Amino acid sequence: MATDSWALAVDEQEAAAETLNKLVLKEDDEPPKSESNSLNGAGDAGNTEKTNGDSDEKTEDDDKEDKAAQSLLNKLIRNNLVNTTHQVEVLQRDPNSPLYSVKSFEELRLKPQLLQGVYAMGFNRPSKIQENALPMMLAEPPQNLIAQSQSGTGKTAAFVLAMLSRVNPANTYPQCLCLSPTYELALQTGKVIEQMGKYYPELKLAYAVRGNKLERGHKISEQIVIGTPGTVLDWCSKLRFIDPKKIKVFVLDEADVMIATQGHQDQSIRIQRMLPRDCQMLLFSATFEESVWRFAQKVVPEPNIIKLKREEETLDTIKQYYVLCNNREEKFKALCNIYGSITIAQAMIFCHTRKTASWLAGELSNEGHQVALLSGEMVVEQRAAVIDRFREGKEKVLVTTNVCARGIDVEQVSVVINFDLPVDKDGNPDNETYLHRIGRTGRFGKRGLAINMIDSKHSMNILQRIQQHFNKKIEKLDTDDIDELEKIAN
Ligand SMILES: Nc1ncnc2c1ncn2[C@@H]1O[C@H](COP(=O)(O)OP(=O)(O)OP(=O)(O)O)[C@@H](O)[C@H]1O
Repeated sequence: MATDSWALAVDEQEAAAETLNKLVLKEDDEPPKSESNSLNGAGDAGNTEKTNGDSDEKTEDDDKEDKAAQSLLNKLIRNNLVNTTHQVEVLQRDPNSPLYSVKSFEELRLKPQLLQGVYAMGFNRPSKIQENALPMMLAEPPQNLIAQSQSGTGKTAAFVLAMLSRVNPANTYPQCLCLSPTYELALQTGKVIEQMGKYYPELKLAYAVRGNKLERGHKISEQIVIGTPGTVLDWCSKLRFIDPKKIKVFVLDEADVMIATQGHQDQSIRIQRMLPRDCQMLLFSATFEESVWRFAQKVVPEPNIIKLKREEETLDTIKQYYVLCNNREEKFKALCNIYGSITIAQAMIFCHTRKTASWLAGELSNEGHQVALLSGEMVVEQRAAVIDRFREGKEKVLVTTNVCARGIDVEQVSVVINFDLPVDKDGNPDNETYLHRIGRTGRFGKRGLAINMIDSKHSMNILQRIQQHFNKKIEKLDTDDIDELEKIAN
């Protein structure tokens, strides 16, 4: 497979990782000034953020959850399938055809070159979504599919295998079309296609992304095209680089991220309408809110449906406490007392604004802690590099804002501190974020500790509402009482 275009993306990532040292606070470093960092997020959907002077008010864009950036971040920090348990729900279009499930890649009857590609990637067995979706995607006649499964469960590998199984390398025109929400995500998926298709030397991949300018009248000979909706639409219509009538497989990846970007929904639908009736339509998404569902049904006629549900997260193995303080200096003192009394393998500390996070990281660093700071103004590659270092244990404390709370699996984290409680944009408790934040300490049944810092009547009220929501007592902790601190450590 052609690899030139991908090599460029790898270089970009490595260059980004090199800037890491500026962003990880060592004992002698000054905390970075958030004003001096620029944010480019993830291409099309990148954020633009303003600083907010000396005030600690949250700006509108501060911590804005950028779905595309979060998805890219998850991909960059993930080095293997996330280990979670899933229940599967399959709705088949034809109830009479029993869904056969496969337990090995051999049972999928993949072409030998693909099997070689799969094993070369280090996959031994199909994941749940692969086991369920692949037999449907590879069935004859081809069937349409809408599939939902959490981030990192193997969706990309599943549809890449489907595309590679259907393509005929002897025909030198586009046969598979894959839409990604951003340039960077398209490159990530392209990388998987390159790796899996490694044993098909005659197979070629084209990137329909901004900046890839082709001469008018050019006809694309690559069999697979991956790109963003705007450019793909131009290539199929105005520029006629692709003949949409010859497309056999149409994949719409990350549908939830796609619809979060203005215009992508309409462009995707316009592309879909140009495809032949018998083209196989596949749509994947990590989440399935109503809006995603409506979009999926517009794009995929007569679909089979697969949904995977993660088992409920619980707070059962996590001890939760709160500490009463009057201001952020007192919160910091309480934090130092906690650190002085109990041994903490690794901790994550969540702040409401990046300004507080930056201040706190600086203070902790002055106290001699090895601190990593993660916040929304960093480019995604920089965030991934910071998380990687933390996972490797190079820093023991990670100070972060909400933007990075999801999708990070760090097994060694034994304590989570909510320096500020999570609230939504209206100032109400954000229970879901609370669960995500502190849920990471009690993974796989291990015991964890969560400490909430309270500095006002308002935050006490938020805490009480969180307590009611989960119906779980959050106990008071006096951080000046060393005996009490030692007790919780045991
Ligand atoms: N069968 C498998 N065995 C082992 N590892 C796998 C398998 N399938 C995928 N992986 C690996 O697991 C990770 C996640 O897979 P993948 O990117 O396909 O998930 P995804 O569901 O598409 O994620 P996202 O929602 O972020 O797009 C990747 O590093 C991939 O190489």
